Amino acid sequence: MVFDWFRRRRVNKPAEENPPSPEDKSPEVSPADPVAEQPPVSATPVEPAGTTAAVERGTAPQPGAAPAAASQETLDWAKAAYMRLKAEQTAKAEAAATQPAATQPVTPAAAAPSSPPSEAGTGLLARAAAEREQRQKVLDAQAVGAESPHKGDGEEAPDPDLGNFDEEFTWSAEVLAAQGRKVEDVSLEEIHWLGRLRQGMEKTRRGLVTQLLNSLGDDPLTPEIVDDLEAVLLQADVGVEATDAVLDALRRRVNEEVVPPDEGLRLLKDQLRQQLERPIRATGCDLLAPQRERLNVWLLVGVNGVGKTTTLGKLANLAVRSGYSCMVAAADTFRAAAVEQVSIWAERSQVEVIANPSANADPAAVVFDAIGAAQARSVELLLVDTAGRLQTKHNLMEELAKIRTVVDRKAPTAVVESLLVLDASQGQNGLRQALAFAQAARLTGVVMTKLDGSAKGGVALAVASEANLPIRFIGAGEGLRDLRPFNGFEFVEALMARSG
Ligand SMILES: Nc1nc2c(ncn2[C@@H]2O[C@H](COP(=O)(O)OP(=O)(O)OP(=O)(O)O)[C@@H](O)[C@H]2O)c(=O)[nH]1
Repeated sequence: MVFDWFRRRRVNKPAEENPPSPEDKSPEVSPADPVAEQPPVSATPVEPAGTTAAVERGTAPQPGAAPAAASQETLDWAKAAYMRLKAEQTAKAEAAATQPAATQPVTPAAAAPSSPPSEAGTGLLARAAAEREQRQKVLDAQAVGAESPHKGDGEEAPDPDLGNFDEEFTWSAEVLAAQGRKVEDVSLEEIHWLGRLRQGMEKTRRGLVTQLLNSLGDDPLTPEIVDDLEAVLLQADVGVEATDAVLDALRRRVNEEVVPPDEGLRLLKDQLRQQLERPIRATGCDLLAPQRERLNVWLLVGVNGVGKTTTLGKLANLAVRSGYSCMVAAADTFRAAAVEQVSIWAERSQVEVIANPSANADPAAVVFDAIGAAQARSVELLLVDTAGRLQTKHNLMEELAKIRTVVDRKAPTAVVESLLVLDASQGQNGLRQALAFAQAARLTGVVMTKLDGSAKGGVALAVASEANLPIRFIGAGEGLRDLRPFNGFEFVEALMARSG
């Protein structure tokens, strides 16, 4: 068994589901996909006073419910999840303390200040956590060069800390609970990712949510309120088509029945999510993952500086951590330092790089060589870094088309993905890039980067609805682990969280 970070669940390697199994569906289709990095703990932690029956069963309250209105039941679920993670962290610290100094993690024992609902941790729970920790260390050691000499870009983030049982934790837990996740399936890394995503979306959210709540007010939805929402969504870079589609759906409901304000917000979120998920569902593959035991070639294309190389480094890390054999083609032969930069990223995940060091080498030739090497070594995922190019430069777009032709000829049976990397902070300009690249590069999907710190995260909706491209991954930070498969439910919740 290996945890597949692309599919967000444990899989039997090398068994491969192709076409994707129903479990690959996004939360709307299958809200109970486990995302846990670690296997569930078999022991039940000591329950806090007042824990509900739902928590005792380890089941989430009301899958699909929006987390905005945190019920007592949801709060209890969050407490139980916190307690379990706290027990794990304590067990991890204890296990580390008994190991030789050289292998001790940097994180100090029980570093997280906390106000847990109660003390937790049985002997069985501690043992299970210690075993899991050992397994994870082996995986991490294989996946990431712990002693990487290169610091700077993508420096490995320290292990996440549990921190307090605070608003950030409960929000993340609520988002997981709303997707039908079980208490024992929650992992600290996903709690942290959600926290980062929400923080990252803060700038986009700041104006949006306040304005939305002001517009929605305390009264039932009226046609006038729906009209007001138009300006709010357009300002958030949601785009004309997505805005129209969302508002049309709201108008239909308002005409049919009285829609209370909370219901109005829920409807709005549902509509936004549908816009994001429509192109994903159209592909028949809700989570993009390399297919095992065959060659997958993923081309990363886009304009200059959007984060192609960084994304490639993060994808290589996801691949290695998920048990895929991976290789990198350094086909950005234009920028002097590009090969070195991509090599540093690849080295962090101990992934081989195929490059041509001579100046102005033909990128298509590099890709040709890399495919040959990947085929010879039965590599499953070949990630191709390409030079940044403006969508308006015809000759450079031709060069992309040539690379694609080489891939098709040299690896006719490979599964090819052409992923456009888009910088979220470029807003509507990103949409123009998507439309221009879509044809020349035969795009199959989008990676949205720099969602942290961008005020224009709403552009994801414009890209999905107007370029009709599935968003496959989102990046919210420069660290090696700051990239995850896209999840429409989590994205919309982060976009519309009431406080940040
Ligand atoms: N904050 C933030 N920065 C990012 C993210 N992804 C990439 N970056 C930063 O964006 C900058 C450009 O990233 P690169 O990966 O070099 O971009 P590129 O598209 O390969 O650039 P060219 O090869 O010049 O076209 C770097 O400083 C990255 O650290 C992200 O998700 N968040």
